[in-house]
Amino acid sequence: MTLDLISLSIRPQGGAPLFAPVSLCVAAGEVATVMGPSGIGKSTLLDAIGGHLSPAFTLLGDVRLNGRSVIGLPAEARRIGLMFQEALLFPHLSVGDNLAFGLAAEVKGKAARRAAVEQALLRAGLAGFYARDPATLSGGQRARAALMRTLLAKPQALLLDEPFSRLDAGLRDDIRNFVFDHARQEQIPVLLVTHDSSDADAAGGPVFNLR
Ligand SMILES: Nc1ncnc2c1ncn2[C@@H]1O[C@H](COP(=O)(O)OP(=O)(O)OP(=O)(O)O)[C@@H](O)[C@H]1O
Repeated sequence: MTLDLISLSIRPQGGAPLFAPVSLCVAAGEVATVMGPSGIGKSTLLDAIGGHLSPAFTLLGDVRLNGRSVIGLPAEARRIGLMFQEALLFPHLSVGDNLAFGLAAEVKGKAARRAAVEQALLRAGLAGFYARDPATLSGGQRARAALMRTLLAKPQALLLDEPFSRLDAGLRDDIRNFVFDHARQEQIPVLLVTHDSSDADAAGGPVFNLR
């Protein structure tokens, strides 16, 4: 899987583009970093790639997944996973049901779906947590559960909007490695928005500065 941004920019209605065009190829399993000053349009760029751009903006350029343009596709058809600063889980569902919610529709049958979730919980270091209330998880456990829910949807690419910034230093390293390792294993291209150059160093992929 690959993610290509080709001369991508975003223009508010009647205004100048938010940033100079971005061209960036993210290879399978690679983590590319997007940095830039506050308000330049980093989150809006991720919205555009994921198919959630507000009608207040016009997208210029192209986004390709595995070489095919996804610009004309609705968000659901793009199959791009998103993770934000807050690792959100549905509070009214158990941890396991939260993961099951993410599970790709191709996994059929109650037993197979349950088994897929149990395996994901195991990979997240959350074996035995199926019935737990999300409110009882630590920040790190919640972040790992949220990542697994995203991965269970079998995304073609992963967009991360400062997902580590609320975590304290020790946990930040753990979760960051956890996310990057899983992206590598599953060969998913990742685009990471961050203000923190240590995230870019850990990512190891290309760095693009929006201007
Ligand atoms: N729905 C919207 N309608 C109009 N303008 C918007 C909308 N959403 C964001 N903006 C504006 O677009 C610009 C880019 O915002 P965005 O949140 O993408 O920046 P950012 O680089 O992610 O900032 P930060 O680093 O502070 O999170 C800002 O000037 C913002 O005020």
